[in-house]
Amino acid sequence: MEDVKILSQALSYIMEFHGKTVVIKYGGNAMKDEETREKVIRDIALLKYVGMLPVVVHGGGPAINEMLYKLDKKPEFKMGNRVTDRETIDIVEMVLGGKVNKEIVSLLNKNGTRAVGITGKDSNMIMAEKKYINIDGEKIDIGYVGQVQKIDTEIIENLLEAGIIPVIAPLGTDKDGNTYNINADYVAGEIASALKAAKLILMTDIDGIYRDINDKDTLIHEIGMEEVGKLTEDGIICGGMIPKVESSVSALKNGVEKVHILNGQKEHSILMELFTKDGIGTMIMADYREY
Ligand SMILES: Nc1ncnc2c1ncn2[C@@H]1O[C@H](COP(=O)(O)OP(=O)(O)O)[C@@H](O)[C@H]1O
Ligand SMILES: CC(=O)N[C@@H](CCC(=O)OP(=O)(O)O)C(=O)O
Repeated sequence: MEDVKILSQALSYIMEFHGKTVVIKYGGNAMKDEETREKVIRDIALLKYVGMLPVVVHGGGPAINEMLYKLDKKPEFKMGNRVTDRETIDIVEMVLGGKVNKEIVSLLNKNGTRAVGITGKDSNMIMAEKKYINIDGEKIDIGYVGQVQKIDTEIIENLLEAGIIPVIAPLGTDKDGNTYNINADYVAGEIASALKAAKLILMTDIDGIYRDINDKDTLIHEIGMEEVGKLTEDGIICGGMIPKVESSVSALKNGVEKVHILNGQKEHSILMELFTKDGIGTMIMADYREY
């Protein structure tokens, strides 16, 4: 009886999300294990089968690091952004636009969907400008790191209309044809906003947002964006979670209905989050009120 209830609930969610756009950011830490990677991709293919419109934006920080080490270069970060010199931007482009992007495309295609891999440079989809880092009031130049100026959604919409899953590497360009390395969390948020997506899903290697990261019982299941801001001010949300909540809040302000932060290493986390009543990660909403 319980099984029938769960199934009927899942079906009602499937009907509710039919035809809706879901932007999924698949982070490099979440995709490290090959076996789980296959399962995540199968779940994304399943979303497509049940009539949703998935758009994948991927990271690949660990894969870039691995390649840098192979080439005797040491990865360096400032405020969570990779210091990206001339040589590094070429490596970033090869690893993200080549290796990682095409691996995801192959896996999706192997699972019966049609996926096309592009970077933000294709069709000038992501126009970017140089991003400076502010440390103690000082403006620091960290090379070819960008921030999104404008997203042109035409190419994504054309792919979606043709029944294809767009797989996007977080690279941008400017009017002079420079290449910029952009944090994938921000790219996913901006693309979700520009598409007015129903959902933005950020997949990482932690279950969601914790009130106390050392106490697994403090996972937040639902939260409003105002409280997320407070938790960041209080230092409870820090490090790599900051770009995620910043891009979440910006997406919600721009009309995205809900954001989900999930552990991509947990089996069927996307399906569990979207198609069960309680979910398993953290859901952020624009207008959450605690009753
Ligand atoms: N309140 C919090 N709840 C959960 N994780 C947090 C929190 N504050 C900081 N973090 C950190 O954010 C990390 C996720 O960001 P990051 O490692 O950059 O993810 P990814 O590489 O998958 O994009 C977690 O592993 C954790 O160390
Ligand atoms: C500017 C900057 O830091 N860009 C990131 C882009 C990849 C990314 O965001 O990957 P994850 O989601 O796996 O961390 C980088 O070079 O690592």
